[in-house]
Amino acid sequence: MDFFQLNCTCNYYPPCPQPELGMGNTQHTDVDFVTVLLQDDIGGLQVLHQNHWVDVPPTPGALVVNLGDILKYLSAEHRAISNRDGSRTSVACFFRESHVESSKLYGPITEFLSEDNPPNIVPPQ
Ligand SMILES: O=C(O)CCC(=O)C(=O)O
Ligand SMILES: [Fe+2]
Repeated sequence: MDFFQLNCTCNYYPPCPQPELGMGNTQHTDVDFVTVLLQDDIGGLQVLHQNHWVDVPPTPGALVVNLGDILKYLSAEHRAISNRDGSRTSVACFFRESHVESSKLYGPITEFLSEDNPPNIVPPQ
């Protein structure tokens, strides 16, 4: 049986005086089903379109949805380059296939719970 897993990665790109010589996040497709990407207001994400790198303009509050390799032929080659003027942060959430069920159960932090402050959700047992 296959499972879906959500992994989140935080990317930090320090300012770089010569971005063309820096690595950033090199050309790739995401090895997942779909990626949801939150960017800050500094540009750097680029998509390969007809053999040219096209800037994805950062839009405050917008999420970039990127199709991954599980949807063969639809996944987009992309990269992220550093910026000369300032640092950039992005958060990528990857929805991917997994053959093993996660043993991690998420729930409220028990130290913060009490009779007066019960959990709003009950984690699965
Ligand atoms: O930082 C970005 O805008 C892109 C990050 C990315 O492509 C990735 O983490 O797979
Ligand atoms: Fe990516």
